[in-house]
Amino acid sequence: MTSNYAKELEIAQLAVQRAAILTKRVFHEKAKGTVSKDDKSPVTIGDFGAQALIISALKANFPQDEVVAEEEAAELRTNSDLQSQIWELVKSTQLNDTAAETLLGGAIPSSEAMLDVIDQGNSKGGKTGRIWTIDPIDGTKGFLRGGQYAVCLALLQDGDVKVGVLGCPNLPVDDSAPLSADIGTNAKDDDGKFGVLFSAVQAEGATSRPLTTGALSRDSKKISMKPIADMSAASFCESVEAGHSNQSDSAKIAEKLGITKHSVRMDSQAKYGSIARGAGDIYLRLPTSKTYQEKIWDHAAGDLIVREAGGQVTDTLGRRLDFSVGRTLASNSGVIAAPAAVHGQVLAVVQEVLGIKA
Ligand SMILES: Nc1ncnc2c1ncn2[C@@H]1O[C@H](COP(=O)(O)O)[C@@H](OP(=O)(O)O)[C@H]1O
Ligand SMILES: [Mg+2]
Ligand SMILES: [Mg+2]
Ligand SMILES: [Mg+2]
Repeated sequence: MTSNYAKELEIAQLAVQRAAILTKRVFHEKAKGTVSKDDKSPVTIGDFGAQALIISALKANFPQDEVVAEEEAAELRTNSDLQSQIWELVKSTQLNDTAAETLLGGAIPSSEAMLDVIDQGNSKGGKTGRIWTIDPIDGTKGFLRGGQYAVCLALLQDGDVKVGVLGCPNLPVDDSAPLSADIGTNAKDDDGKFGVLFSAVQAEGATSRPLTTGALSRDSKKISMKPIADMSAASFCESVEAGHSNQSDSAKIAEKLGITKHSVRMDSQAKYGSIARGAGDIYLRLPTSKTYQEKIWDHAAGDLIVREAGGQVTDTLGRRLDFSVGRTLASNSGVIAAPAAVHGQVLAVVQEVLGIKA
């Protein structure tokens, strides 16, 4: 079968792989160049550097496409120390495969050009045309804690996710490795057992392969969700952060569903990848406030990867995630990702506990 998005997929995977090299360098350093954003959330030199490298690769290959990316360069324009730390990282990060590096368009010419590249991620999003969405480090809090994080990239066409790629440097390569909340800390031994690249193309299925530092690994496998025959043997996969997902509501939902196992708490879209390959079961993200709007870059790649692996993804009102209304999921509230066969059952209990009339 020839893929409808073969070139987009190859570039996206290589761009994520290159950005992951940069984030891993920062992950292993004590000083991560952390600054606090206006909303008090953290961002590091790894986030800025990874965003610059990914946008540069996209613009070299698809110059007409728009980009919605999480970070902006405003603070770097006035903080020359931070800017030069990022530039040192960006100019010295390449794939160790010349052909692959050439495909990504080579190096960014200067530190100033790097700032402009970062700011090319400022599209407003919307319902028409080709729009890439980037989360250069998803789970920055996990990244700082030494836990899970993901480099996330997706292509939207007319609001629909067509290609999704997640690089998860601290997840085990082995699709059948059991989920554990502390896998991030084990991942420091760089012996090839950690680092996975999840991908999906709409209507073409989802795959995983080892995350490498050069050309794409040929060792790509189809992934699929694990069927849930018995709810009492299942468990939820949820955010580590109590401020990102309501943990007391999820405990009530688990009880009503007959789930007795503790939730696996994991940062980032590594949750979507983990349930897509059957290492976890159900991803719940329950609103903690009426005003917070989920960001499209936090969900686009994971939404497609889970659906292509046999899952269903909706919000707590049972609506599919709508990536066509701008930079946020303004039309949605929370996320429920589960194997398609049990999604309706989980949704019904979520609605009962949250008092949502179906
Ligand atoms: N109040 C809130 N509710 C839900 N998500 C939030 C939130 N505040 C921040 N986030 C998002 O939660 C993401 C991390 O998800 P998780 O909690 O599943 O690890 C963050 O991504 P970044 O780390 O890229 O900023 C951020 O966008
Ligand atoms: Mg952030
Ligand atoms: Mg994020
Ligand atoms: Mg981020």
